[in-house]
Amino acid sequence: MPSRPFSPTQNPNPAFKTRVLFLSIIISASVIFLIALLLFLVYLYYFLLNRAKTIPFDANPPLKLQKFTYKELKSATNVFNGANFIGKGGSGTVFRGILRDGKSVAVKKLDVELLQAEREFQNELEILGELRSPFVVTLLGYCVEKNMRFLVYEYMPNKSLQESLFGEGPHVSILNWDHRFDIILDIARALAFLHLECDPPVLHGDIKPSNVLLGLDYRAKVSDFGLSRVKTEGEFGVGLFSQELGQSQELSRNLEADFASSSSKINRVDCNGRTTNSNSRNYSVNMYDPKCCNQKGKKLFTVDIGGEDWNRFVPYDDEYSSIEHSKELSLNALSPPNEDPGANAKQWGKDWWWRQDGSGELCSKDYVTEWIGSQICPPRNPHWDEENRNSPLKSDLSMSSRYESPQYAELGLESSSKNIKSKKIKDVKNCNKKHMKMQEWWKKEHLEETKRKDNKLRKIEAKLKKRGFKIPHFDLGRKFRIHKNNAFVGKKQSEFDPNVEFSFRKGSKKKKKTSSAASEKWSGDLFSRELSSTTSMRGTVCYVAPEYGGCGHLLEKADIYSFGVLILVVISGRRPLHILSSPMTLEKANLISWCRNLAQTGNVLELVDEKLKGGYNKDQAVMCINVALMCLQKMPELRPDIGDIVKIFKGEMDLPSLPFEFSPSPSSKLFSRSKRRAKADVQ
Ligand SMILES: Nc1ncnc2c1ncn2[C@@H]1O[C@H](COP(=O)(O)OP(=O)(O)OP(=O)(O)O)[C@@H](O)[C@H]1O
Repeated sequence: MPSRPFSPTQNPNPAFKTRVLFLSIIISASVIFLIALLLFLVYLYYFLLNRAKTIPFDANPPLKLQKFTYKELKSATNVFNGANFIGKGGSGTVFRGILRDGKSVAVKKLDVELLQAEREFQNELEILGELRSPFVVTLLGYCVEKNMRFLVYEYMPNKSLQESLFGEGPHVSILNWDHRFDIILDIARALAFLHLECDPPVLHGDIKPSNVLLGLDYRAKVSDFGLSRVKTEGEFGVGLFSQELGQSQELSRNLEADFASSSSKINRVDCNGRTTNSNSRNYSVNMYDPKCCNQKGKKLFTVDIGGEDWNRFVPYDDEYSSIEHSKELSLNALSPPNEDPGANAKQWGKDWWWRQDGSGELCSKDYVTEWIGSQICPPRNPHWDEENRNSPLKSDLSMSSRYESPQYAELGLESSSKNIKSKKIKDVKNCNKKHMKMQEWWKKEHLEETKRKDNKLRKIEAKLKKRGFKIPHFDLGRKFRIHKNNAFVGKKQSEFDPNVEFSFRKGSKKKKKTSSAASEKWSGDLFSRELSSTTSMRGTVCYVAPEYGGCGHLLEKADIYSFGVLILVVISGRRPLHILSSPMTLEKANLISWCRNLAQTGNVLELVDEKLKGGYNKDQAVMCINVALMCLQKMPELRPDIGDIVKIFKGEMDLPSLPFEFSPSPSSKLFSRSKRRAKADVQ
């Protein structure tokens, strides 16, 4: 039988129909399932993203803190009105607010896009939230809503020490001496509270004027715990370089060999203070023997020049001595004749900018400090050189000149001055090249962040402008921009335009014809301001301790170093780095170097703020500067403990004798002794 052709009107096989239906159901179900899964994953992603930021605080907020709602803070600050704007920091904007109970507060709105802000938020809650002291600003509460983060502090009517010292305008009154001394004492007490009274101790990590807030009576409180950390159990107060006993002993042996070869003598001092080798010629350095002394021992340096000993008993807070540093100190202090003075000159020339580790690895800090160092490269300034030649011990910015002084000449060091001169010429050539390289590195590294911050700042500025407000100048100094230093780079001294003043932020700009003290103060301000607020690395450039900044481990002695810088800033009313176009004042560019030089010439009071002249307590000023010098010692172990500092300030303890390198007497003694000896030899 012939088969019938298929007709479209005919009903298909019911089994086929079922199969099609089944297939379409499966397909649509899978599509729906996939879409749902996708949506779920997107939701989960955002949920986890938000939860990661909020959970630590929501789950376990510090007990003393109040949790505010966004609504509450909005009404307290009048919807973050420009009229309530106080200032802008690296991680957020601060507004004044009045709570419903009438209490004045400072509300910090954190810039959530910044990782730094997130860290600051966590740290402030976890660390500052638990602290209560009259010398530490009180964190009252916080607010976490959606992606927003707010911190609520007690309101400090006189804002920060930074603004009191460097702010402009009629509202800024000059801090008198009593205020300044009390502020220094309050900060010391705050650090004593953090280091000694807190258990476990709290290390601040960013002591600087903008993190010191002033109350109505100008009493100071330390704020900003964004970079702080709690010391963990079992940590010693030991410097990075002095952790390995074996290494120390090895270095000790090397040092012994160094000195032996330079007709110097090393005397070992045991834990009872006995010297095991007393044979001395021209130089002898007593080294602490780490093997036999327990913690909290004393390190004894005996400097024996020409048969007379200067003993230095230094508070020592760790079992192991830092031989590396001992070496540095000893060599710098004594400079045996066969040592390479060029290397020494470099180290001292850079002063506190020196590279602290011997690893050969450069960290970000090295680049920045190196770059900053290059800005005050001494060979570019003939006046500076001239000054140094006349007064060899005046500056450690150019250590080479020390070797040209008569006393060093008599010690047989003059031969090395030729090397230094040729090195200087090389340095001048390399300086511009290096400067450019570092600029490029910095630009690349920070371009993105700078752009973002720039846009934000512009928006805020525009907003405030609309409402008729202007952001105070200091707030614009957040960004660290590198501009070509037209005033210095690639120009001879003769090519300098005296009317051009240098600003690291804006490049050079025409200076007003009148050159007043104020205009002198102004030059370099922007750069210093930017430095003092640049916390993208750990700590703030200029305030950060050398062993900590960039790659180090935060310990108490890093806070002590920053405190030392801060003391000098408070007393001098100058920023730590104060670049001036005038060649005669370059000596004062680096506050710490300048202070060390003044100490060597016995003239530390020259540092005191001119605005205070005639109206300050000389004894207190000398004491503060000497304490600062002790805090600024390169070896962390040699810096005093905060407990001792407070006692010294309160007059309960005598100031220990200044380290050898800051004391004016040894150099003059050295000079006169060697001169006498030379005369005797001639006779
Ligand atoms: N509790 C407060 N009371 C009054 N003013 C405050 C208070 N906290 C901060 N300020 C003001 O707000 C400004 C910005 O503070 P913030 O802590 O955000 O930044 P900073 O410490 O200046 O800089 P950075 O965070 O980059 O170190 C300060 O300079 C200060 O004038």
